[in-house]
Amino acid sequence: MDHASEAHRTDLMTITRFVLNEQSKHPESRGDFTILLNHIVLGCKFVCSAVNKAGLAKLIGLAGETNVQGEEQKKLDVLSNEVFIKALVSSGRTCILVSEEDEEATFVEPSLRGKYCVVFDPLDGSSNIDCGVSIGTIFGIYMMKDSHEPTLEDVLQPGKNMLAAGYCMYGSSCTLVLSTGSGVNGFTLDPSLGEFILTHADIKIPKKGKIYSVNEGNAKNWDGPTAKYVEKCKFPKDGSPSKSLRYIGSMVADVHRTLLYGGIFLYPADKKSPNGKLRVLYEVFPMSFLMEQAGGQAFTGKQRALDLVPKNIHERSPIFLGSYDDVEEIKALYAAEEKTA
Ligand SMILES: O=P(O)(O)OC[C@H]1O[C@](O)(COP(=O)(O)O)[C@@H](O)[C@@H]1O
Repeated sequence: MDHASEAHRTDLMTITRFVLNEQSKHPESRGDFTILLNHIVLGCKFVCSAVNKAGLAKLIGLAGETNVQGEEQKKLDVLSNEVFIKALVSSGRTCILVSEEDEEATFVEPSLRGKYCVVFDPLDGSSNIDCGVSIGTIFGIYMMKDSHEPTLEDVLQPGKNMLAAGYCMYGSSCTLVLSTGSGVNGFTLDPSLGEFILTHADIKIPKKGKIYSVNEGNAKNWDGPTAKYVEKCKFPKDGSPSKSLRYIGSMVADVHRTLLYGGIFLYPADKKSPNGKLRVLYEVFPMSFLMEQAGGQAFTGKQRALDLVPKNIHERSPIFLGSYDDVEEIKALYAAEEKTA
């Protein structure tokens, strides 16, 4: 393919056109998939504009409520959640919604119901909202198991059953990264057009990275393999250079950097939180789906993350994800630990 047609093919490739092309791979969904994704994109544009003007629009600070995780909700958490619930219900393509901000799943009323289940964290990294550090929205899409009355079983599926996953990062630019099961692509919002334009086609994570990303403040409570792995990153014995530490404390931002630059992001279990902190359905699964689609891998300390079968909608799991070779190293340390156990 000559450069001219290549340039023609990617320039001004809007996410809508991209998804319509992808749609041709899902003829069975008769456009429903595109309509659903377009409503998610609309939600991201809305939240992006709210985040950008948060300081001006008095959207900084606490909402005065506490969510199911026991976290004090930020005003933007509540707003983003309402925006996505409204956008997803009004798409007429969803049946069950699971949000980080809502204790119970939302079952869409029959007249507005479709066959997709959407799990999402409307605003991840909310501890960074008030200081203007990058935050984001994370989402994953399942198809109902079959055409019965929707139940929680339709969302408590292993991550490998997801049809699509993505995140939208609200940072120096607004970037939406998406996979519909055939690779990973990144789109940047052009505020003058109000359109997401394809800027990162077919993202492939480097096989090995120079960065590790973890909250070292939890080090005293880490298990053996995690402590050994981080020690290896800092003081490699094989003569290779030590890795650099980068940790923003917003999973979307830390995973976005890992996807583009390579390396590893980990939120391990520790004595304080034996199941780690991050939630399986709307944090671990979507990011693991994207990592595998980009050639990386995601591991829980025990198994491939996408093989997990969650028992409840807010279940947590330790997670190690990123470049293939880096995750292989930590898998070897857990396997060695298991052998000696
Ligand atoms: O402050 P810690 O313990 O390092 O946790 C940071 C992690 O928690 C998160 O902020 C998730 O929590 P929220 O979704 O409640 O913001 C992730 O984005 C981030 O990776």
